[in-house]
Amino acid sequence: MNKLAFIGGGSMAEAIISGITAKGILNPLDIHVINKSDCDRLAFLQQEYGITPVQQMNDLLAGTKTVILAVKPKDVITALSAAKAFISNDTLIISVAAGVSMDCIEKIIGRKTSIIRVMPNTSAAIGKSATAMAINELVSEQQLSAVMNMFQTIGLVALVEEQQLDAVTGLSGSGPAYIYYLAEAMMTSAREIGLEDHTAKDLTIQTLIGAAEMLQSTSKSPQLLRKEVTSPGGTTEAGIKVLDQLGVHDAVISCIKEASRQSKQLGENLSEQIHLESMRLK
Ligand SMILES: NC(=O)C1=CN([C@@H]2O[C@H](COP(=O)(O)OP(=O)(O)OC[C@H]3O[C@@H](n4cnc5c(N)ncnc54)[C@H](OP(=O)(O)O)[C@@H]3O)[C@@H](O)[C@H]2O)C=CC1
Ligand SMILES: O=C(O)[C@@H]1CCC=N1
Repeated sequence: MNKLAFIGGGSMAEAIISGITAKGILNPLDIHVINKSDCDRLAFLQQEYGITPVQQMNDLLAGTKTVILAVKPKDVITALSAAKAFISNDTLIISVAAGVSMDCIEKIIGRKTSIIRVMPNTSAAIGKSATAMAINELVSEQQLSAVMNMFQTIGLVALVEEQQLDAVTGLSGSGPAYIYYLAEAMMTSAREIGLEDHTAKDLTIQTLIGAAEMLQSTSKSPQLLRKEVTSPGGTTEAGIKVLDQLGVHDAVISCIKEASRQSKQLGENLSEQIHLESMRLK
C-alpha cells in the first residue's frame, strides 16, 4: 500500500492515523485526508502527524486503491456519492462507519468492489484498539492480510461475520466511553470523600490498568478475581451491595444492548434513505 486515502478526518481517523504513524508502517505524507469543510482540522492533522491534507475528492482518490471511509453514518451517502466517480472495481473500501452495511455501500457507489467493514475504537491512538472486521467475497487474501497487518499495528484484531458488527460496536466500539464514564464517577467520588484531584486521578487510572492487566494475564474469571478482592463483612462487599441494589450489573448489560441496537438502527436509517432516494429517481 503506497497511498492511503481517508474520507473524513475526525476522531476515529485521527486515532487510526496516530496509531499507524507512531508504528511507522506508512510514510505520513502518503496518508491523504479530506473533510467536508473543516480545513483547520486538516491543518491540525498535518501539523501533528505529517499527513497530506486534500481539498478535492479526485485528488484524494487519484493513485490509490485503498480508501478508509471515516464519516458519520448520516454523512455516508454524501461522501460516497462524491467519491464514486473515482472508485474503480479494484478499489478496496475500508469502512469504519457504525451500522452501515456493505450492501448500502455497494448501492451508493453503484458497483461491487472489495469492502472491509472495521470497528476499531479510539484506543487505536495508543496502539490498544480492540478491532473487529468483516469482509465481503471480493476481498482478496492479499487485501485482507494487508488490512489485518495495518490494524494489528494499532491493537488486537478479530475477524467476525458482518451481522456480528452491531454487537461489536455496542461492546468495544463504544466501550472506551463506558470505562471513561466509570473513571469519571470514581474520580468524583474520590474528591467527595477527601482526596486531592491528582491523587484521585492517579489512583483511579492505576486501578483500571491493574484490573485490566489482571484480567489479561491470569486465567481467572472476572467473578473469581472480584471474589478475591471481597472479604466477608469488608469494604468491597459493602460497596458491591450498593451496586447490586442500584442494578448496575443489569444497567451495563442494557447499555451494551442499547448501543448495539442503535448501531443496527443507524444502518437501517441509511438503508431506508437509500431506498427512498432510489424511488425518487425512478
Ligand atoms: N469515535 C469513535 O470512537 C468511533 C467511531 N467510529 C465510526 O467512525 C466514523 C467517524 O466517527 P468520528 O471520527 O467519531 O466522527 P467525527 O465527527 O469526529 O468525524 C467525522 C469527519 O467526517 C468528515 N466528513 C463529514 N462529511 C464528509 C464528506 N461528505 N466528505 C468528507 N468528509 C466528511 C467531517 O468533516 P467536517 O468536520 O468538515 O464536517 C469530520 O472530520 C463514524 O461512522 C463512527 O460510527 C467507529 C468506531 C469508534
Ligand atoms: O458513538 C458512535 O456512534 C461511534 C461508534 C462507536 C463509537 N463511537
